[in-house]
Amino acid sequence: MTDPRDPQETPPVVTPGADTSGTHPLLHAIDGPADVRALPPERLPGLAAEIRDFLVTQVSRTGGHLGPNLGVVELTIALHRVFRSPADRLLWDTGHQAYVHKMLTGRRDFGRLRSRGGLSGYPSREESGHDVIENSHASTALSYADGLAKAYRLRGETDRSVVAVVGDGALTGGMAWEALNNIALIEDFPLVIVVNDNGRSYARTRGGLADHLTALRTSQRYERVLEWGKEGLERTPVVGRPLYTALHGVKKGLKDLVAPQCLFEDLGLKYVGPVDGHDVEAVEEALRRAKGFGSPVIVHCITEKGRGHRPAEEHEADRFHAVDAAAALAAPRAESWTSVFSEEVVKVGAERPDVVAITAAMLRPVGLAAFAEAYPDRVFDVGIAEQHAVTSAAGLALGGAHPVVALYATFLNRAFDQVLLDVALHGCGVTFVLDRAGATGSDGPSHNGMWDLSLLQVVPGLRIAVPRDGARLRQLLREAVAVDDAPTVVRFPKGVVAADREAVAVAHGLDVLARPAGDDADVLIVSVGPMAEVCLGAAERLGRRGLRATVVDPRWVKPVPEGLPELARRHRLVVTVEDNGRVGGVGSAVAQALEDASVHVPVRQVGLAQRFFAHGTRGEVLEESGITADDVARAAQATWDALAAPRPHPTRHPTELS
Ligand SMILES: Cc1ncc(C[n+]2csc(CCOP(=O)(O)OP(=O)(O)O)c2C)c(N)n1
Ligand SMILES: CC(=O)[C@@H](O)[C@H](O)COP(=O)(O)O
Ligand SMILES: [Mg+2]
Repeated sequence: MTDPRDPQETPPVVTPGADTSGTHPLLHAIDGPADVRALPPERLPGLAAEIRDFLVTQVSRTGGHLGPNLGVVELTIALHRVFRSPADRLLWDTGHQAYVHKMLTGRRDFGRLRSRGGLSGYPSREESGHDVIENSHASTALSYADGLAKAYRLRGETDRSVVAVVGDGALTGGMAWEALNNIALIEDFPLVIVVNDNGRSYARTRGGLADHLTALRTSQRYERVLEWGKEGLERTPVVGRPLYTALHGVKKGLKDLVAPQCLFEDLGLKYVGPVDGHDVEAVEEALRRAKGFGSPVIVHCITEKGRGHRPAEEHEADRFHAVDAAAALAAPRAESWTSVFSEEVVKVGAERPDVVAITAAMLRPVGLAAFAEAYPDRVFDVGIAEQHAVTSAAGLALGGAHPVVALYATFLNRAFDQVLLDVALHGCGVTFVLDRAGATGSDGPSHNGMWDLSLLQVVPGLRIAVPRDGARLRQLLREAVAVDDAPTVVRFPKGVVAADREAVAVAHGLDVLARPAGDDADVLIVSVGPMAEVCLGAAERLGRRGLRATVVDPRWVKPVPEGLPELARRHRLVVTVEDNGRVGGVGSAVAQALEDASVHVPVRQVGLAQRFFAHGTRGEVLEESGITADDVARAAQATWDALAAPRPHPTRHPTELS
């Protein structure tokens, strides 16, 4: 991808969207950053108000990250007035707070936000040359910034800046500190790190760093002197006001006198702030000062998540971090996979005082809030620090506890080495509960939990359970926490939990969900977890075509149940169906298990195509990969027909050129 040098080379993709020019005239006059820079300062509060109104109206309808974006309205306006994107590169850590950036770079069509064909909920290079990072995993922006700065410096392009906006939550991720350690070595490149400090991830950000930021933000002595400065200077005729304005913009002069020593400066990084992140003039002043340094600098902006929308401001749990679409809110709240886990883990906690829980800054989203309420001393929120979470869990296990590490499946990716060599190598009894496993959809490619069933196949001793419904989730969670000499995994998808589906029999240790009449059968369908209904539908379709199909659910998919090869031996074709990438998933493991047992029955593996999926619904992503009853039946039939077709006897050796 060419790296744009001049805004004109990258004309903004203007997606006008619904015509709200009547209610948002200033916003509708913005087709790109040049228009933001052209606005007189006195119009900026009006623009900010229109942006907030637009956000609340649009995102309340579509769902999305309302709170984080309400918190960066003034900050984003100031960024686009001081820096010249895309020549200056603006990086958004995690990217969930980039809606305002999108609005100011010509994208106002939020009508289908996070839906197929609509705007992504994260930066997207396909949408705009103003966007860079598409990965929604936190704590990466500073490493990108380090690399971009080095590349531009090597090319002699030191007349451009790299700006990374990173939240206080993302700063609790280890990668951020690995990057800062390196950025501190850069001396001659304008790299501006904007710390968007709203004191929250979902809930309040925890840990020593969060406390340090709070100390910088709220040092009483600093604030008192500031007040004195403001009152005193405003009473001073002529010079008072301009002097206060200068001091107000970048409170550094006062801060140095009274605020605690700054951690960032100890690292060798310049520090500007703390700055009121909702005062465009103050932020602009701080950014211009930072840009002028020509070397790495931190601009510490104090913002408020959910700012300007009272329901969000008053929402103590997470300040409307992510809101559901209006339609979803209107629907009766059915039981979710997460709520089933939340209830059951509390019961387990009552029976097992050794069970503790770990979250990576997502206590409520992963369903641990009830456990925390019941057993406040047995829950650890480590911040957005999955690698630390996993190895800390190993320590807890070695210390006699049984940790339950609850994460979204996709976020376990970054802690693979810790699972392999800190947990499994030491035979630690740690249970990983992976929510949002499989296709999630609306959060785009980096949020699909489509890698765990492949990555974890290679971990010796680790066991994986995939429940098909709520009843099995309760059972399998208990079976998992009962294992104290190896890691266990229980994974389930996003959304409403599947209705309980009882087995009609048990054969060779596997739940039989359906079997043909009589003793003979043609196709064995191995259903992984919530694929049960898809597989039962496929079996029914095959039956109508004269193919007799058995549907089984192994419950535990790693190791492959010993009885499965024997069951396969009694069929002519095996079809595996999983909500995970096809490469190296359960299907591969089943094929290997049959080979190892010398059961030579062909295996057709159905799973998510091994690619990155654009945002859409979970159903759309599954359908794109043929994970529907019709498609599974069609795949089984095609393989069956191919197997039945006579192979023409080759008249010449196959390697002979035709
Ligand atoms: C590696 C990783 N873990 C967890 C998440 C889930 N997540 C998304 S945003 C968020 C909180 C981010 O807090 P912060 O960086 O302070 O940004 P804010 O929402 O406050 O603007 C979390 C935990 C993620 N995106 N990436
Ligand atoms: C940005 C991020 O990682 C989270 O906010 C995520 O978008 C939440 O996903 P759910 O809405 O599925 O809880
Ligand atoms: Mg935050």
